[in-house]
Amino acid sequence: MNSVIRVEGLNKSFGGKQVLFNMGLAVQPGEMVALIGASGSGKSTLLRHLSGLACGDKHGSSSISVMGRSVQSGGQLNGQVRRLRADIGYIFQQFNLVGRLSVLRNVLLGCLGRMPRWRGSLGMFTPEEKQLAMASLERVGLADYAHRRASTLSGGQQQRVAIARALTQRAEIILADEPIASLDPESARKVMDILADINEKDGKTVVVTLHQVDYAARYCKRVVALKSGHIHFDGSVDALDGVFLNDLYGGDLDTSLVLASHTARLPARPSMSLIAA
Ligand SMILES: Nc1ncnc2c1ncn2[C@@H]1O[C@H](COP(=O)(O)OP(=O)(O)OP(=O)(O)O)[C@@H](O)[C@H]1O
Repeated sequence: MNSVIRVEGLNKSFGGKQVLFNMGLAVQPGEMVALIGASGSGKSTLLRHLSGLACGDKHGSSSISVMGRSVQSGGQLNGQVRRLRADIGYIFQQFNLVGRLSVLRNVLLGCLGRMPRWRGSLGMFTPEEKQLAMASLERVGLADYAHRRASTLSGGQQQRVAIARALTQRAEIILADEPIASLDPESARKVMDILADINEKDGKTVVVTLHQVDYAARYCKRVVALKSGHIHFDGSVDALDGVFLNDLYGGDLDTSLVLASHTARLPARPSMSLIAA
């Protein structure tokens, strides 16, 4: 099967300090992959490279392609990378909404990559685009909030608006960088449920960086673990036992709590109809 994301030989340095080392990664269409690792291990940096928000070191024969199209090669961004980004939905830890705009307007911003610039700059959205935006809000359980100012929503609700924006974008791939890091457990579960639902029902490929190993274990079959800028492990979530995590996090993590919570603290995933505002 052709990989939907392929990374080969990626190195990245900041000011002479190398933070990614000869990375290679292949993600198949429809996978939901967790990127885990200690703080500073390189998760966000790797994710940013996948969507062309950052570019690898110039030396070497590195390459990144998404959906068969080059994002960067040999440390040079593809000139068409903006067009490619229309197929990649990016979810940020801090949501990246425009707080003074309505929820619906924020979701409609997802259409910008696929419409003529002049129409986008005038904010002229078609009835079909508005319909799609409303359907996306419905999907994340926030249709009733469409006309509220985005800044008045809770963090968890704002993150769900950001996911609705990615749905409106009709992104084939969702890259989520610590999407639940600043959320309470209840909101975090709702956000992860929605990402999993989009993965399962729509077949979208999801790559999500997570600090919380219990959520990685609960929601993703495949885990890629980074350690000091290297891919330390790439395989089944079943490998996440105490010994593995102690090795990965160097004792920074309370693994007994994490692994206990995997089964005990997280309730079964509810059906999407139960996800309420
Ligand atoms: N723009 C930058 N300039 C300089 N150094 C950077 C920059 N971005 C990241 N780094 C460094 O690269 C390394 C990897 O950072 P990165 O944010 O990718 O790690 P992470 O695993 O996502 O960490 P966290 O879980 O804390 O978000 C760190 O040492 C970080 O300080």
